[in-house]
Amino acid sequence: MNRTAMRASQKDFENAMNQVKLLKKDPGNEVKLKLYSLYKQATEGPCNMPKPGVFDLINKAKWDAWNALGSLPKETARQNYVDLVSSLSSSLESSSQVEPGTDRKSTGYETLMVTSEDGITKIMLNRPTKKNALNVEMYHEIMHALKAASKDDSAITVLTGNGDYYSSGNDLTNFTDIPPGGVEEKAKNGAILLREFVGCFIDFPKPLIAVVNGPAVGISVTLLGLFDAVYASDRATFHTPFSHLGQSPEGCSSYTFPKIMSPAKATEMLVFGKKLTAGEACAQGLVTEVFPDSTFQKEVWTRLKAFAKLPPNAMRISKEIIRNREKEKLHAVNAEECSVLQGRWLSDECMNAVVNFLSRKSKL
Ligand SMILES: CCCCCCCCCCC/C=C/C(=O)SCCNC(=O)CCNC(=O)[C@H](O)C(C)(C)COP(=O)(O)OP(=O)(O)OC[C@H]1O[C@@H](n2cnc3c(N)ncnc32)[C@H](O)[C@@H]1OP(=O)(O)O
Repeated sequence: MNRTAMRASQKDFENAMNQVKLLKKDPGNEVKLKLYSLYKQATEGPCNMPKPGVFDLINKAKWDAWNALGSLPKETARQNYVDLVSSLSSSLESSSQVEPGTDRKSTGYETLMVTSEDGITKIMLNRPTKKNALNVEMYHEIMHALKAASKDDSAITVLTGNGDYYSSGNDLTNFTDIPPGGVEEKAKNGAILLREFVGCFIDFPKPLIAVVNGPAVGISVTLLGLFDAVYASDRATFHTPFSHLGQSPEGCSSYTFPKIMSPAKATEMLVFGKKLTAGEACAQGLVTEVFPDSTFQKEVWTRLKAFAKLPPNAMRISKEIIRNREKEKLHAVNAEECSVLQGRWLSDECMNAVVNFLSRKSKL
């Protein structure tokens, strides 16, 4: 259908806005700026904001994109927005047709390396230059990889990191690209994504092992309470600087950590951001066993290969009996944590902490 000959209705426009939220793949900053500028032009007309300062990089880029549309009529901007979303949806659909559903191979991932051999599916976080920080694409890809692993013929699944870090937690640049609906919409979508993401770990049916190759921060630590075993290099450290970031615990840690390590020890980590060595985390029960870094990979993979030879159905059923009676509770905790975090993301405490990190004023 040739849409340029048509006029997009308000309904088309609203549908397109909803479609944008459902895009599975990040369309990239250039396209997002285009979408932003067309949305603003379609709803408010020509750019009416004061020009941001040169150091306000994100708002300046948005202002430039909107201002560049000059006096483009609102109706044309609305039509262009609808056309852009439509082309975006079809190009992303056709790329997913190349590698459909759960058959996606390792090479289909941007942020992960996924391999399956010796009865083990290995999901390796693969943004080593960013310390394996989890950007929005990585959240989606991990969910995809977990769903595929739950159905493949491997006996166990392993999560690990590439490079010197296991993971530095949530990528703090996730906070920077604000959608047309503003920070409230961003926080709402973040909470939906987080709930679905953590839900995949709660529901994962096979033995899930963390091979913690180096320091772990934030959500990469909290999730460990949902793993079936956690093996760590003695180089690894564990910390959750939620209060420093004006945030609150997630990954069901507000429930699992007090049970695993006592309420007071959980408070030291989750409220005061105390960093644990691998040995300390093992003594607290968060880590199953610690290995010297020099022999870590060899020892752990030898052990995992032996585990993976055990009868898979027996392992799955035993996991079920250990974990299932907690599942409902964990989903409820997850929902509550996400709703509290949604509020925290809108707080000055959180926004200031993120700005400080991004402007290189602080590390955690
Ligand atoms: C409303 C928005 C919702 C969005 C979606 C929400 C999804 C759910 C969110 C769940 C909540 C999760 C919470 C957490 O995980 S809290 C923990 C967050 N992590 C941190 O605070 C760590 C921040 N990083 C650091 O403090 C240091 O980088 C670190 C100590 C980890 C390493 O220091 P080092 O000096 O060794 O290395 P660099 O700092 O030079 O790092 C190298 C490059 O990597 C970038 N980097 C590292 N970690 C992060 C990160 N977490 N986010 C973004 N970028 C990160 C760092 O900037 C360097 O980049 P450049 O080379 O480009 O400078």
